[in-house]
Amino acid sequence: MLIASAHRSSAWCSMYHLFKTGRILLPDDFPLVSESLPQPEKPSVPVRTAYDAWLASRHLPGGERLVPGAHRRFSLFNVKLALIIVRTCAFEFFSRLLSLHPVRTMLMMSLNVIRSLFPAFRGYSQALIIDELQSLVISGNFTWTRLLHLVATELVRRIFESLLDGFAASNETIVVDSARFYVEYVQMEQRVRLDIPTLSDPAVRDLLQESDLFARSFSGSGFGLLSPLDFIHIISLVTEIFSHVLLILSLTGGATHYGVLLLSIFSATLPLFVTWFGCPDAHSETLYTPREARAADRQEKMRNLAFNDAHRPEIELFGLGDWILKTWASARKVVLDSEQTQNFRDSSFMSKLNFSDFLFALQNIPLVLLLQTSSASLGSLTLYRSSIQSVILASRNLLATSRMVFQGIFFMSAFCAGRTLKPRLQPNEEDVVCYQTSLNGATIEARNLSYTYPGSSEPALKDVNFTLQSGETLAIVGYNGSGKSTLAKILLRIMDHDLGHLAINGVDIRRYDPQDYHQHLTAVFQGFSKFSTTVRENVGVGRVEKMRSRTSIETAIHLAEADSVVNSLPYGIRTILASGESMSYPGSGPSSRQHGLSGGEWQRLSIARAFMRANEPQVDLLLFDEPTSSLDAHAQNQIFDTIDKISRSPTGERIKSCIFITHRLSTARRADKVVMMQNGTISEFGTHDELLRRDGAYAALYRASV
Ligand SMILES: Nc1ncnc2c1ncn2[C@@H]1O[C@H](COP(=O)(O)OP(=O)(O)OP(=O)(O)O)[C@@H](O)[C@H]1O
Repeated sequence: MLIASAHRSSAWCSMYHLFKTGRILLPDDFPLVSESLPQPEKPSVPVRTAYDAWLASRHLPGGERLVPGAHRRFSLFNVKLALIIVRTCAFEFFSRLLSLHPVRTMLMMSLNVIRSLFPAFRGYSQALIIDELQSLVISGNFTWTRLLHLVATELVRRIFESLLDGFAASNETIVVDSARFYVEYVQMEQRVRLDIPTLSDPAVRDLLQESDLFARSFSGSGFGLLSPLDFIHIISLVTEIFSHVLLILSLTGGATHYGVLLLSIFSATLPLFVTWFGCPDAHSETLYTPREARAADRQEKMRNLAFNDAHRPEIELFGLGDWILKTWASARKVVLDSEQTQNFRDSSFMSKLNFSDFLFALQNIPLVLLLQTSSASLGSLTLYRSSIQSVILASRNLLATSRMVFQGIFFMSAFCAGRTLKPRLQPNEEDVVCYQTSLNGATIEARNLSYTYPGSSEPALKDVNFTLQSGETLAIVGYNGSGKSTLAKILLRIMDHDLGHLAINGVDIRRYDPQDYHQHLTAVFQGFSKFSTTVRENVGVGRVEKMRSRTSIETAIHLAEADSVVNSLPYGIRTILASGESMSYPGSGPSSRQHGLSGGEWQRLSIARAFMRANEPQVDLLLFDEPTSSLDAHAQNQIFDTIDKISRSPTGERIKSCIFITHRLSTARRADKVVMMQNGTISEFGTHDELLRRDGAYAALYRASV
């Protein structure tokens, strides 16, 4: 989350503190544990963890934060943060990777180092051949056999090199693939483990986005980062440079021309200094300002609108074409302008200046000096020239790799920090209570429940009080936006109330492990998911263990009165459905094989999904948010009859509690109790008849609806 302006000065104090002391004082705006949810921000904390360092690296002057994926500047401040990350997470991460394939990984590293010596050997061997030839020709002893012998030796060396290269490449593929699987697995695990309150935190979203970038770098997806395994390439490049420098030393040292040596090293490293000092901003090309980032985001949204068929009807009906085009164009211009500015910066005078000719000439000076020595030979001169070129090339690569690795370190910190994120709804281990199924359905006791959505000024729920006894049915009714669905999500433990107390079966709901709690209830959401997959999977996700059981799927479909829908589909439960997002129009490609459904038909499948587990004995709460809003009156009555049947034992005794939210007040009559919600609070509570007699808001709504 962006720091509030009142907090900005403290953020800058923090950075200054780090410069002075090696520690940074930070706003603690990221509660990682559930009990620390909306806490007042602490003024400062030291940077200790990878997360702290990641957060600190995103600070911009003025209290803003870098957009996810933006490159960090190479500064003393960031170098210190990078060192903290290396200490707190890089070692652990790499030792985890090493443990996947210890022998192969060590082999990969060793082979990389050995292969980095090859260019020096190659140069040396070629120099030998040239010298040999030179001496043969000068002495007049030239024979083709001798030449063939030399060429054959070189050929054998090259065959050995390529065999080793082939083996190294296949070994590296195995190591990289295992590492990629591990990283992608952890990344998926992060996503499925975290709950809605955690995922809706903007800081967590940014963190996960950078963590994804890190994971993708293993697949070599081109966003300017090397794979973290390319860290190893730094060692290879250093070895390569070292081996060439040794060769140059051996060529120049014997000649006692230290001037030659110095000139050589100077001419080889000059390009690096030019790049480093001459173009200080060359590595900050993706440093978007928040305005540019917003434009990039808007540009993508408009592109999606234009390309997604699901929006086509409304785009046409409301004539959105021009608006989409204009908005896209203005956003695109901002993005292109920013790229242009960057390109201009990159092509500044210093970086444009072509030094290669100058350097080429410069390297001729030591060559001429070398020529004056007694040890000069054609081979040694060739070797000198190729070694100098190799040093320049490898040094450039080293610089580029180091910069990428530097960025990679910050993305790695996001990956490591993501692993330590604790889902906010998860209670501490010592507080966890195992859910005990109630024989006659769940009891609910809500006392002064309040909830405000992050970023909202008005609470969505205020002082909500009600009780539900075992086996009772409760109807929640009210005007749009009165807080019904919000209350449902809190009862389902999808969200956490801010204030008040909520007990299920006499135990504080916060003490249940959400995974355990969810085993004991079933629900239909108002905005239920429509998956672009088969009917079987659309229904089966209600109880994954029974997804392969045709009987279970068909029973649930039958209970939801959806048999006729499914029977009319070309492949029955194997028919692939088109959800809104992938909705296509006739002849629009491969998705035309998918089958569309009407709103009511989809709703029946969502009810079938809930019925997959409703019959299970451990389920003692059924919650339906507008389950029949798209159904005709006949189907609606049948569904409510089924719900009633499911919530009773074969002897007719109530064994499951049931809550349903409805705008159709004729169905509210079926409930034992009715809750009337207005402006986020319960304005009336009682039986249907009691509320009618009271002649208040419920009675007025009822009369209006029937
Ligand atoms: N994700 C959200 N972020 C911010 N505010 C929200 C969010 N979802 C809902 N609200 C607000 O919370 C209030 C209650 O919304 P809720 O969805 O609970 O109402 P509802 O009674 O279920 O409405 P409806 O009958 O239209 O389904 C509304 O004022 C709504 O604008």
